[in-house]
Amino acid sequence: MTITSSRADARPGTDAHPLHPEHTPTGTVQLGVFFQGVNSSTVWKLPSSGDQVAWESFERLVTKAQDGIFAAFFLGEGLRLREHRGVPFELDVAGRPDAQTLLSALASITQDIGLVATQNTTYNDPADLARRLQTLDLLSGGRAAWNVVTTDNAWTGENFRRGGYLDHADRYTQAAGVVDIARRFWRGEKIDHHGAHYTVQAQGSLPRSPQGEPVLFQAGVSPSGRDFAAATADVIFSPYGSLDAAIDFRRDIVDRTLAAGRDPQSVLIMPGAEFVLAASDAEAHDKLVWLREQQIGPQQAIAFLEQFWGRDLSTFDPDGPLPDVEPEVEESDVTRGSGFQFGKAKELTESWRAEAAEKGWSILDFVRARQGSRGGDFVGGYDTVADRITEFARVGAIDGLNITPWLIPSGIDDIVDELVPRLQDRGVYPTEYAGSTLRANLGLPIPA
Ligand SMILES: Cc1cc2nc3c(=O)[nH]c(=O)nc-3n(C[C@H](O)[C@H](O)[C@H](O)COP(=O)(O)O)c2cc1C
Repeated sequence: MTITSSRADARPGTDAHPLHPEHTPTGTVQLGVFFQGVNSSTVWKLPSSGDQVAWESFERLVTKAQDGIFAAFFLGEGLRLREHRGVPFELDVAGRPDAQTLLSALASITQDIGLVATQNTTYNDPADLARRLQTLDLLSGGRAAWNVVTTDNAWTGENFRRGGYLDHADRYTQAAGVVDIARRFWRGEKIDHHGAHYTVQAQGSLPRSPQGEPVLFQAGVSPSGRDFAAATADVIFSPYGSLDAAIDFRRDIVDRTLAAGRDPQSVLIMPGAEFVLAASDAEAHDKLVWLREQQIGPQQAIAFLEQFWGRDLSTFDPDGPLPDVEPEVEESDVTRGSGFQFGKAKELTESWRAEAAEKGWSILDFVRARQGSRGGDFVGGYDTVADRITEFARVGAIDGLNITPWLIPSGIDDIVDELVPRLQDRGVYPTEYAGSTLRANLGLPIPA
């Protein structure tokens, strides 16, 4: 991918045309590895696919990431299994050990890498959550982070004692309150809070860790999610991994950060990314085609479409055209927990049918193209991808990338062995850990 017009003139620190006049690119990137909470993108049917919940898989992955000077090992969270036709969705790799328990164990076998727990603010109680995160921060010597999420589906909400579910706007109001209480708890303040959703009378009693308190990540990109991140987060885990989208997102976040009265340099952005690498570009593109075949078979393709059509499509041929039947627009219980907006079903399925017909795609082709590894800018030969990442860093679009490996546990081996040295040669990636805490490695200050 190439970048256009004024963007091509940008230089870290000496920009004639910076992305934003109030933001100075650092010209460097960090890497994280993202272990999803519930997913259908890692390949689980190869002989080399490891157990997705076994200790050995986490141990191998975190050790390799630390060898590659990764800033963070990152756990997603899925609190309720997705269901399909009344039973757990069997084509998902589903379920995850509790993040803080697992990260506490991983802290004992690692020395440098940051440990990021995704924890939602809609269901957790603030003082309890704050104490557990602070414990992880202490146990790890100042390497803990909290990825603050609000979680986007009522299906998960039904599983919790209080029942019900918060409106979108209320979820971020709640998130701001939960984070505020957590921070005060970490600082040992006496808290006496009586709010709409919870009452907290507490005072933190643990000592501060070497990094002061956990780093705050945030994931969720609606306007209110972005405002919340700009006002609160240290690092945003965004879904924008293509250069143009990353540039637009950075500009927007710098504006929102300024509006919130914060220094735009203090909010880092690390998009999620999937890498497909090989010795040459041609080999990497062949590998991507092969990978899509591994990820999406006939069953997955039909099940994927059923989520959007809201009805049984098992009589349709995966090698034939997209279903010519209408979706059932009212909420169906075919797949639950996908976060899909049923009101848009008709519009969406019509546009998909038109796209597939125009391109001559079967159901299988369509779903593979749409759902298979979305490598985007990060599919290519080692040198090509190293050059692209260097470009992202040079223009200041991102501060790092959070990589979802397509294979567990060896999916980052080529990144560590082949890509990292090339990034180091280009001067955009650390050659050693900058310090012993996550804040030190991300270049973040210790909070007062
Ligand atoms: C890159 C990314 C990763 C996310 N990971 C998780 C996760 O692991 N668990 C979770 O419950 N929600 C996760 N979310 C969803 C957020 O919690 C949020 O509910 C959702 O994006 C809706 O918020 P929004 O409307 O502000 O985008 C993630 C969101 C993004 C953008």
